[in-house]
Amino acid sequence: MSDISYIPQDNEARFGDYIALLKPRVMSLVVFTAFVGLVVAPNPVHPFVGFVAILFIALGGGASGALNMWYDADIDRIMRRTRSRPIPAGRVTEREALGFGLALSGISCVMLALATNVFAGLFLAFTIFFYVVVYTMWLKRATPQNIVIGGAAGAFPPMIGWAVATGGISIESVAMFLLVFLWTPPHFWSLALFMKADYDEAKVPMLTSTHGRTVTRKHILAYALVLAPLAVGIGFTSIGGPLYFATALVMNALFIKGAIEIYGRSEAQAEADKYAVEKRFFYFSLIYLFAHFLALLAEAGLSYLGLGIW
Ligand code: HEM
Ligand SMILES: CC(C)=CCC/C(C)=C/CC/C(C)=C/COP(=O)(O)OP(=O)(O)O
Repeated sequence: MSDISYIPQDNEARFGDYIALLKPRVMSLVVFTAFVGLVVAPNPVHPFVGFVAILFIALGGGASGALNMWYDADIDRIMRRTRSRPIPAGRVTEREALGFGLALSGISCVMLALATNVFAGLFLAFTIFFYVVVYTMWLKRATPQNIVIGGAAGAFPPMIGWAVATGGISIESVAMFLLVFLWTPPHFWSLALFMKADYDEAKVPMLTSTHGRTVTRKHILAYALVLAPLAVGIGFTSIGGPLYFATALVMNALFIKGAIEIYGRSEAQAEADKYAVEKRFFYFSLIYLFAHFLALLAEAGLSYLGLGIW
């Protein structure tokens, strides 16, 4: 008989450690963008099929997080931000994380293919491959363009959602991809501005470490300026509408304002307020992306009710 009063030791894996391997907070936004991609597509899927599809996309996304943590365990051990993750903290072994990530990847891709269509299953497999092999194993340690190219992995989920519903790709799904793709560099580099020391110590060639903070600030502004017309322009596609357009206008005005502020700051100013402006911009980047996809969802809801205007 098992002893129900058994208390795990500090270095033993608990259920929560396996959840942590799935990077649940980051994946929540990934899954939300996939959900919106699925809902705004022209061919509505049965709600149960939609639910199952999102479940397996979430599982696949989480699996890629576990494989990322398996491969990056050496870096995670060095960086302050990641030191207490299950592997560096010694609560899950690298082998366990690898097995867990591979098993969940296989299950999620096969089940998505069976529950929806083969293209969507293959697309999920390709996205996991891109994040784990192309970004994590190759680009992350090789070039300061790591997150620009690797960011494609995080931008594919809305296309996977669209593929679940339609079995294919369209201008609209590519537009949603580009929205996340161009958003990723300002999102990540703003974090890298105040986490620079971590990446320096781990010898990861993030732009802040290879080219310094001033160059990184310029890059954030450049991407914000390129992102804005694309983000606003989506308002005129079949998935857009006035509500989305207004949201995009406000959000992009604020995003560019924040990027200009970041661009104009000297290191002395940033040190003085402990990178408060950069931190605020990073958190705002999350609201920015969420707001765009929420507005797309609202437009789909209005169209469904016959209230769509454009
Ligand atoms: C290559 C692309 C990306 C890189 C390098 C990156 C990097 C990061 C890093 C290092 C963090 C801090 C995470 C932590 O402390 O646990 C973070 C936070 C976050 N990222 Fe990204 N990110 C990328 C793409 C994305 C995408 C595509 C999404 C969603 C669509 C996303 C959503 C989030 C969210 C929601 C958080 C906040 C998590 C929290 O509350 O701590 N990221 N990102
Ligand atoms: C559906 C599916 C497979 C989705 C994949 C989604 C994906 C690629 C998200 C990227 C987000 C992310 C946490 C990047 C972190 O970079 P990092 O790994 O360098 O960050 P870290 O230092 O926190 O580990």
